[in-house]
Amino acid sequence: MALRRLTFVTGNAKKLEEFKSIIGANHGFEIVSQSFDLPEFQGADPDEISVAKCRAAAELVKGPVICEDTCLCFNAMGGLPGPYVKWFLDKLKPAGLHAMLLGFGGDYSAYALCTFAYCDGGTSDKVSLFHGRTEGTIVAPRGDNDFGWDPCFQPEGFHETYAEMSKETKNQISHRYRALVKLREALPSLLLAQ
Ligand SMILES: O=P(O)(O)OP(=O)(O)OP(=O)(O)OC[C@H]1O[C@@H](n2cnc3c(O)ncnc32)[C@H](O)[C@@H]1O
Ligand SMILES: [Mg+2]
Repeated sequence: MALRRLTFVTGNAKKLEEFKSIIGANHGFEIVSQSFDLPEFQGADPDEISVAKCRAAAELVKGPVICEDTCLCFNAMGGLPGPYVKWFLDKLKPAGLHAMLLGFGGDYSAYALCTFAYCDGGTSDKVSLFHGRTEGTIVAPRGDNDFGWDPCFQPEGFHETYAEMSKETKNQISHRYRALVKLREALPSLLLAQ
């Protein structure tokens, strides 16, 4: 019997790399990826952004699709930059993200939030969401600068930043891991419901 096909749409090669290594091989589906820069939707609510992003991905693929949106939220700033971290990172780099919190009374606590979204790409535009959240602290950058804000995020319970720890360790505790295990669990029923 042919495996059901599911397309992960992302323009971010590092996300894709982590996705592949977390989801592994024994999920029972044919998961392909499509590299495409989906629009960076705006809004106060990360869920609304994820729903809009997934509908855009489904429109593109016209079949079962998943996408993912990642926020980095500073508690002292009411959750900002949140879904807008991409642009802050682009201009300020990890050192600038850390410096942004200098005037906030010493509260460097933050959380990374990953939202996976699934849509069957058929007649229904229903989108299912799966969240993963990892608490941590924003620190002066340490470690390799090869994935986003990893050098300035130190997860709770660790002395290393995401960038300093091994990929294996990050992929066992990350926001992405926590969201993806929930999606992986739900996939059989989501795809059967088509
Ligand atoms: O095509 P998509 O999947 O949207 O990829 P993107 O790079 O645009 O990603 P987002 O819209 O979710 O923006 C999140 C920003 O946070 C960065 N990012 C995402 N996951 C990360 C992680 O695990 N560690 C460090 N940076 C991360 C990413 O590089 C972006 O700058
Ligand atoms: Mg994006």
